[in-house]
Amino acid sequence: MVSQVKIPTLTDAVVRKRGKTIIGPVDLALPRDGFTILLGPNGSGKTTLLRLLHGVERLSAGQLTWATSEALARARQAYVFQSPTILRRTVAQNLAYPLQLVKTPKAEIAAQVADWAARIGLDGALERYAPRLSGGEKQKLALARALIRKPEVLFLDEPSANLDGRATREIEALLIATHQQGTRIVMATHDLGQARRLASDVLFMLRGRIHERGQAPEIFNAPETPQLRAFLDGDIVE
Ligand SMILES: Nc1ncnc2c1ncn2[C@@H]1O[C@H](COP(=O)(O)OP(=O)(O)OP(=O)(O)O)[C@@H](O)[C@H]1O
Repeated sequence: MVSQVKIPTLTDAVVRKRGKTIIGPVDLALPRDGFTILLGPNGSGKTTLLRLLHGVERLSAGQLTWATSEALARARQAYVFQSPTILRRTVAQNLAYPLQLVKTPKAEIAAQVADWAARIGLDGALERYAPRLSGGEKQKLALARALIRKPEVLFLDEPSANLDGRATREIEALLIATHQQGTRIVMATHDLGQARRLASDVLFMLRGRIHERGQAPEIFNAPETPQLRAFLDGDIVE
């Protein structure tokens, strides 16, 4: 059986907070595969849309429909925040934790921890106290922790904001490999260069709505709306 997409479909979806419309109305049915980039100015609703698709944001109106049970779908999703969530434990304990939650056998946990630590260049740092790592190391650790249970869908909110070039490159390499191995990725970024390097398709958000969407080459080479053209030119768009 072909596995179903573990992302809900949005129909006329609206999110309001304190009387203000933050999202919508939005209709969105993302295809099963791809590396979708959410682009848009600050406050355009990227984080809120990611949270909706992850099933952790309440709709004020409209519908959110899961192709499979929500519980099953959410168990196969992972979410990486802009500021990495790190446990006050060692690097090894951080990596082991998601596997312990699903009662993975100890030998398997040890093998996975060693493998993932090596992939993020922290194999020499397994016993270090994770909160003392550098910003780039923490973000890589947060990403590895999200990936260690092999999610079918990965949501990322600005995963390399505030990181230097080297850490950004390492994170992008990990994301490309993850996508090539079959994980569906949806990621918000401000960084146009990063969007060009990674996107298979783009949703351009403006004032809580999807203003323009398309495959990456068309979006970057032939944007249709003046707002997206201005955004790609580096102008301020509101
Ligand atoms: N709980 C809340 N109450 C009121 N307004 C909110 C709340 N959460 C978000 N907003 C507002 O909703 C708008 C969209 O926020 P959101 O974080 O989704 O945008 P974003 O595109 O991810 O922005 P950024 O790139 O700055 O993170 C912003 O104007 C924000 O101030």
